[in-house]
Formats: sequence, structure tokens, C-alpha cells
Amino acid sequence: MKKAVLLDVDHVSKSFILSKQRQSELILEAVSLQVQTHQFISIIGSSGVGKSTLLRMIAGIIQPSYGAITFDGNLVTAPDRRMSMVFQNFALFPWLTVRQNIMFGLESQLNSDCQYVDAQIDNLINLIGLKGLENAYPYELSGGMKQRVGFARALAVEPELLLLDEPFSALDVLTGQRLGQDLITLWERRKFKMQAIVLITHNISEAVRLSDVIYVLGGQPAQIMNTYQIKTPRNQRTEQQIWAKTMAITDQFKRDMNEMRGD
Ligand SMILES: Nc1ncnc2c1ncn2[C@@H]1O[C@H](COP(=O)(O)OP(=O)(O)OP(=O)(O)O)[C@@H](O)[C@H]1O
Repeated sequence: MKKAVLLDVDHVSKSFILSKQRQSELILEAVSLQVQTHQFISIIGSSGVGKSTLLRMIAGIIQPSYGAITFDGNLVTAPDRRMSMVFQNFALFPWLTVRQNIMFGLESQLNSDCQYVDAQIDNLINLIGLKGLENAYPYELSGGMKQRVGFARALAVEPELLLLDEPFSALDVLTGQRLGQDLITLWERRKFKMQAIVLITHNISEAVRLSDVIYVLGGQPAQIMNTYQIKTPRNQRTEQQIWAKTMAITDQFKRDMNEMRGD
């Protein structure tokens, strides 16, 4: 299958002005990575390293201090409708039903052909496993079901790039794995337009299970410390292989961090 660069993060740095100290702190330094079409990439790193900051820059919500991010050849300077995001805390509107939550992102895109949109939403609700829950409110749903709504809402706008901000970390392990697997199945069966997926997570085994490429962020300021290509097709990865790769990445990460600290 022919691959092309969809997203290019080119030597991106980000500083924040810390109000108390009134000085700027460099969080990310010269981070470069690429996402090709048909790729699932993960960005992993410890808490506070700057993963969400990087994802928010990719989404165009905040701007890099230095460097450039291009999506489909265009500089990202603002949120782009062709990217959508799924959040760790689901970010559902409690006063809207499942169906209304899913419709939310689509509302500004609605055209006169509402029947078409209704049919699209029905299809999405079926695909994502929410059939029968269309009129439920978020408080009536389990965490896993809430996140299915989060995914459906992100997918309703038919994004080319799906950005996942720790979407499984508020779920128990098995529920998170099942949701991840369902997403992969839908993606691989080309049920959506989505060209690529970027996941940020601190869960290394989750990244190994799902990704084609893993970027490890570390250090202060954070840089890409290592990149791993996972060549075994996702459906052929055994639990043993996933465990072994997870251990190898964890050990390397510890060695790198010790080296950085001069231990
Ligand atoms: N708007 C902001 N202003 C100042 N500092 C910020 C801002 N946003 C993030 N930071 C700081 O940048 C650093 C990285 O935060 P970020 O949320 O990107 O980390 P993370 O790796 O996603 O962490 P976690 O896994 O805990 O969510 C933190 O020290 C955070 O306090």
C-alpha cells in the first residue's frame, strides 16, 4: 500500500511562561516526527513530559514556539476540521443524550440533507456498539460506553487524522483493550475516511499492542529519545511478544533516563 506523509512535526519546541516565576520554561525541544497515511503512531512518556502539549500543537489548539507542523502539506496554524480528538475524561455534555453528543461536532457542518446525516449517525452508532443507547444520558453509561460516545463523536466529522489523548487510561484494562481493538478493526476494515491515528499514552504495552511506530518522549526539556517500529502485523502480535517488547522499551527508557541523570 502506498504511503505518504500526512503529518510532519519538524523540530518543534514549546515554552510556557510560568506566571509565578515570570520566566519561560522550555517543555519540548526540537521534536520531530512524521505520520504517514495508514499508520498508527503512539507518543509515550512519563506524566508531565509534554505529551498533551505536543498533541494540542498537532491539533492546532496551541502554536509551537519554534519549528513547524504541517498537515497534508499545509502549515497548522489553527484547528483543522480534518482532525478530531478523543479525550481521556470523555468530555461529554451531561445534559445531551448519546445521539445529541455525537451530533454535536456535526452541527456546524449540517446541510439541508438532514436525512443523510441521520442515516450516517445511525450507522456510526451501530458500528461503534451503541445501538439501543441513543437516548441515554452520559450518567446512565459505564466508562467504556461513555468513551464509545467520545469515539463516535470524533468519528462523526469524518476526520482524516484521529488524535487520541490517553483515551483508555480512565478505563479498566480489559475495557480499554476491547475498545482499542474495536477501533483498530473498524479502521482496518476502512469503515472510516481516517488516514492515520496518533495516540498519546503512558501505557507502553497499549502502545505496543496498537502502533506501527512508537516515539518515546523524555528528558527536561523533552525530546524524542527513541523510535520503535513494530513490524509484526497487529493481528499477529501475541501476548508474549507484546510483553517482551514492552519490557525492552521499559528497560531502554530506564537506561536512557539514568544516563541523562548521570547515574
Ligand atoms: N498552558 C500552560 N501554561 C504553563 N504550563 C503548561 C501549560 N500547559 C502545560 N504546561 C506544563 O507543561 C508540562 C507538560 O504538560 P503536559 O500536560 O503536556 O504533560 P503530559 O505528558 O501530557 O502529562 P500527563 O501524562 O500527566 O497528562 C507540565 O509541566 C505542565 O504543567
